[in-house]
Amino acid sequence: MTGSGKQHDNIFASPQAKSDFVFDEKVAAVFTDMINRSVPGYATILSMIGVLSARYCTPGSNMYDLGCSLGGASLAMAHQIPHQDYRLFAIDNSPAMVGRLSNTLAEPDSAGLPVTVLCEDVCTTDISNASVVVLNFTLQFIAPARRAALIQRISDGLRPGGILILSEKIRFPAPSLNELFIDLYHEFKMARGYSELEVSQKRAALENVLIPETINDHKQRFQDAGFQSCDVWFQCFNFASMVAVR
Ligand SMILES: Nc1ncnc2c1ncn2[C@@H]1O[C@H](C[S@+](CC[C@H]([NH3+])C(=O)[O-])CC(=O)[O-])[C@@H](O)[C@H]1O
Ligand SMILES: O=C(O)C(=O)Cc1ccccc1
Repeated sequence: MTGSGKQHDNIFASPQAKSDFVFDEKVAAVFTDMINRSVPGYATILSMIGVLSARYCTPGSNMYDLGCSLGGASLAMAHQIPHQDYRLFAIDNSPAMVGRLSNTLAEPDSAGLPVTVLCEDVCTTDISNASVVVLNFTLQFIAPARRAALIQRISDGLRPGGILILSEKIRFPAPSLNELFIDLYHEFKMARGYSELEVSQKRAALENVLIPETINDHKQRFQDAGFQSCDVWFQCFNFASMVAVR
């Protein structure tokens, strides 16, 4: 099973010194299990990214899955679009992730799909002639000071009428609601088999790495970057997914 990315996530199960969360070999090996048990609605979000892409993918256009990890969103898109007149760029800067995704795409189920995997920083990757851009839980890991420039590059690279799908862990403006939803989220993780130690050690590792913003922060940034309309299409506790149309 090594290399398949289907192993059980027990990365934070034993006591350890605090260090920042990174997308290394160890995380890539358990990532499918980790994200399914850590993001409320993850399977639904992937499936609906496929539905939205099938609606918005125009002939001859490019699509981008920025921060693709093991390609959950890319595969949902490629398997739900009824034609192959597009190119989907699946991009991540973790060699462990892109290596595994390349192996998956070489399997018979996926052979011949118009998907190109690139190991690049999403902040500098070329985006052009795009009908669909996906940031599925990736912007939250980009330094806040670099976020506006990335959203602007995406806006500039989209065709008129093209769509950006942005999923993020979010922060609530009211401190009491913010605490409530973080607490309910921790209950959600424990109901999926994580211990209190796993929850608290991962929380500490993510502290300076995953920086959530409010829905209004995202809406304001979309507007500043020239998107015509935007709104939330999915939310569960402190996890949300938005669409923004160019
Ligand atoms: N600057 C960067 N450039 C490229 N990749 C980056 C960068 N920063 C972080 N990443 C990559 O963004 C991904 C975030 S995970 C996305 C899940 C996926 N979208 C999914 O639909 O399963 C979300 C999560 O783990 O919560 C990781 O693979 C990082 O290597
Ligand atoms: O697990 C968490 O606390 C999260 O916020 C979600 C998550 C999922 C996968 C990698 C990093 C963060």
